[in-house]
This record gives sequence, structure tokens and C-alpha cells, in this order.
Amino acid sequence: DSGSATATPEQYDIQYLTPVSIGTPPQTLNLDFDSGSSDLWVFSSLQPKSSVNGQTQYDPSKSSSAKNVSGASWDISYGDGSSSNGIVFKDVVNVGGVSFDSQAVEAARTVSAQFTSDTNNDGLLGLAFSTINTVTPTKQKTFFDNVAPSLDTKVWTADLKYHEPGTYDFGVIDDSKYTGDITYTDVDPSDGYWTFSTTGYSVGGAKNSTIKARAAGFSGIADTGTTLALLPTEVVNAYYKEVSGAKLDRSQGGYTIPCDATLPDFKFEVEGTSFTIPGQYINYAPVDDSTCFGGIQDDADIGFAIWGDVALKAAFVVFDQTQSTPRLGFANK
Ligand SMILES: O[C@H](COCc1ccccc1F)CN1CCCC1
Repeated sequence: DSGSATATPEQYDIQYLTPVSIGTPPQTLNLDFDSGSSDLWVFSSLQPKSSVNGQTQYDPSKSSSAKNVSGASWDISYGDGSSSNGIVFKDVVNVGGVSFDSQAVEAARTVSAQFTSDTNNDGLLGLAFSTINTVTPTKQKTFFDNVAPSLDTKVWTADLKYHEPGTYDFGVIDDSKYTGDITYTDVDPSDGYWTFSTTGYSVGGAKNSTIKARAAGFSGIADTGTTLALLPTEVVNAYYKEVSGAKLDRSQGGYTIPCDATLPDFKFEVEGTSFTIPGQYINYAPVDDSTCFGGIQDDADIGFAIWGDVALKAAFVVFDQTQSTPRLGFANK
């Protein structure tokens, strides 16, 4: 079995939304596929009206296949301070033609203000490891872990794009979506994330002088649910040193740049193969009519780097569980 679903970017690629059908008859919700968390939760008919602002709500009472998981509840908080909680149903879930008939669908009772104001986001589909699922008393499996046995090959792939729709595929590596070889690197799943090491980085200076790659690598997570690339302070400083007019603006929460700056490319290396984030991707969004917010920011107080969409959209990425050790594959495209 294999399938493919479209990942459509919201403004500035702040996140990508993908249609998921839930229940009988199918209720289609647009979810944020998040490889940085492991709960599939949805806006639901159980929420107070005041917490819903245009989102599509899952209504288990309208699904003949919905079954409440007695005594189960969930409560999740994210790195950006947002949160949600509720109760749990099992129901049929279909993503791009790949289906599982008793997926844990976590129906929200409460969502934080950030989710209420995010009108097109109907919930999340977690794709990190099931060890960090928040359902108690019995942890639930991610959609990928549930469908993995049925897939032609135990992978899912992300082909996210700059300001245009891309795809999430399950059970297939579509060779038309990348060029050259796929470079694989081992993942350490012990924190529940797709954690991997980069062997180096380099900055293509505005004057086309490249800063030599940093000898030591650093570890980070591949996180489709994070917008920006959050990297070690030293790396971030080395990058913006190359951008005239760049400044660390605490009031904006990080580095800003002149919107008309010609930004250098940023290269990261995986097992010695380099992948280029074009400078254009690193002009994330305007904060006023001439100042823009940088797409590379500091990973301070997280303790590891977060390779979010600004980085992932520069590659074809394979989230691979075909072996006992999970792997990430990166290819140019
Ligand atoms: O909140 C996340 C961004 O958090 C980044 C992060 C990941 C893992 C550990 C610490 C972190 F700060 C983005 N939201 C997730 C759901 C909607 C957007």
C-alpha cells in the first residue's frame, strides 16, 4: 500500500496543511503534519464555540465508525507555548489513499489562543515516534506506526516547497521528486524525535566567499511542524555576519534583515554531502515595510537544533523505518 497527499503552504510558508479524511461518512480536515510531535489531534464538536474560529471540527457523533476510548485523555504543549487537550476516539483515518481503521483520533476540548486564531489549521498529525504520544493511561500509536505494516516500504517522505504546494508520501520513494542519490544518516529516536547529526555547515558569503565548514557537527531534529531553522548561536552569528544590515532585534524575537538584502545561501552537510538552502528561503517574512525576519534563528534554551521547514523545503526528505535503526534520507531536487 502507498499514497500521496498535497502539503499546501499557508502565507510565508508558516506551516503546510494536508487534507485527512476521518470517520464514516468521511469528514475531511486540513492538518499540520508534524514530525516534531506524536499526537493526531483535531478541532472537534466538543469544544466551546468561543474557541473555534473557522476551523473544520471533527464530530464523532456523526461518524458511525467512531468509538470512544473509555477513560483516555490527552494534553499536549508545544515548543512555541501553544497547547491543547481533550479525549480520545478510535476511527478510520485516510491520508492520500492510505487508511487505518482504528487510528486514535484525539478530539480537542480545549485549544490555546494560537490555535483558535490559526483559522485554516484543523489540528495536527504527529509523525515523531509514538513514545512521546501524550494519551493517558494508554499511549497511542502515530498514523505512520499504525499503517507501517501495510506499506510497500516502511517510509514516509516530505517534499515541501518554497511558496508552492508539495507532497507527503507514505510507503513509496518517488524517484521523480529528487535528483542524484539519497544520502542516509542514522537517527537516534531516544528523545522521541527524528534526531540526527550534521557533519558541518558553510555560508555562501554575499561576496561569494565561503566560510570554511565548521569541523564539529551538531545534532538536531527534522521537524516539519516548525517553520524556521533554529541553529546553534555560533552558526547563526556566522550566517548574519555576512548580511549587511542584519541585526539581533530582541523586540522582534531574533535576527532581522533588510527586506531587499541579497542573502547568502546556507549549506548543511549530512554524511559529507551538502544541501543548499537558497538565500531567498532565509528571507522569511516582513515585520515592517523594509525589515524582514530571518529564516535562520537561534536554538538557544532548546538544547538541540531544529531543522524546520526553511531547511526541509530545500531537500527531498525520507523518514525511514525499514531497518531496526531509523534513518533520515536527504536528496537534492
Ligand atoms: O511548537 C512547535 C515549534 O516547537 C519547536 C520545538 C520542537 C521540539 C522541541 C522544542 C521546540 F521548541 C511548532 N508548533 C507545533 C504545533 C503547531 C506549531
